[in-house]
Amino acid sequence: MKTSDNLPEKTQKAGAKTSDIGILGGTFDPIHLGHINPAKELLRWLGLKELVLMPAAIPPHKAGTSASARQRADMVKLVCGQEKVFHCDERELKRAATSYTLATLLEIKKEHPHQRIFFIIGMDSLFTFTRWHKWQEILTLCHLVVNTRPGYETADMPADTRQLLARHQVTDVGALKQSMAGHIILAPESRWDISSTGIRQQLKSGEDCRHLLPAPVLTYIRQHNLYR
Ligand SMILES: Nc1ncnc2c1ncn2[C@@H]1O[C@H](COP(=O)(O)OP(=O)(O)OP(=O)(O)O)[C@@H](O)[C@H]1O
Ligand SMILES: O=C(O)c1ccc[n+]([C@@H]2O[C@H](COP(=O)([O-])O)[C@@H](O)[C@H]2O)c1
Repeated sequence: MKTSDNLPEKTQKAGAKTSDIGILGGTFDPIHLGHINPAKELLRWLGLKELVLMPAAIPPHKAGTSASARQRADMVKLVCGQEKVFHCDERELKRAATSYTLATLLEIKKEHPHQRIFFIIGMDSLFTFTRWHKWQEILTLCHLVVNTRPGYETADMPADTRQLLARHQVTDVGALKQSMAGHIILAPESRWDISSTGIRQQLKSGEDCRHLLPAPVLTYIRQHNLYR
């Protein structure tokens, strides 16, 4: 199913000129329903057939991870096994370096120069986006699609994020599709008050997390004694 660059076959074939690539990058420590459910809603909204989940090997803005890169990617792959619209791209695990989004997008753009890339992030990530490595260059390669996230309200947006939106925001998907990159769109409200941090804490204190995680991920966590 996969080819050497690990993007889904359907994306590559359909991709000749027009199909768009949707990517959700994350530390996924662990992947949870707050990643999966809004992502599925976005697929429909953006008119995508599938979405690439991109586990970060060494996430740029995190002090470290609890599970290993291999374990985090394994959990992502379990979700892809369950939900056929998702595909896991492990390219960041293969780079022995900090998982800068710019490096990843440059690789993908080289492989698929004619495909539009939607890079999906949560509102918390948007609030820090102007501190990402060469963020201006990232916006020459993709559009950013931003999911709402409880605790990160537009009213609390930092001033530099407001300025960023003033320059780059569009408000409908049609406008997004008129150019290859450079726009930011806020997705319709979809509130999932779930975080990996919260899940790690709840698992540590023995709480039930079945409503927060896909079942195969919870099984994997138990089998590998993670987050204890
Ligand atoms: N509940 C959520 N709703 C919307 N977006 C989310 C949600 N959880 C994570 N995201 C987004 O998914 C991407 C990957 O997130 P990440 O893997 O860091 O999960 P996290 O729950 O934020 O983890 P942690 O609590 O360890 O920081 C980020 O862009 C983040 O903003
Ligand atoms: O490139 C950067 O500087 C950068 C800084 C912070 C986050 N990112 C990417 O954003 C995605 C979500 O990051 P995180 O830390 O919330 O899991 C993931 O793909 C990261 O590699 C990228």
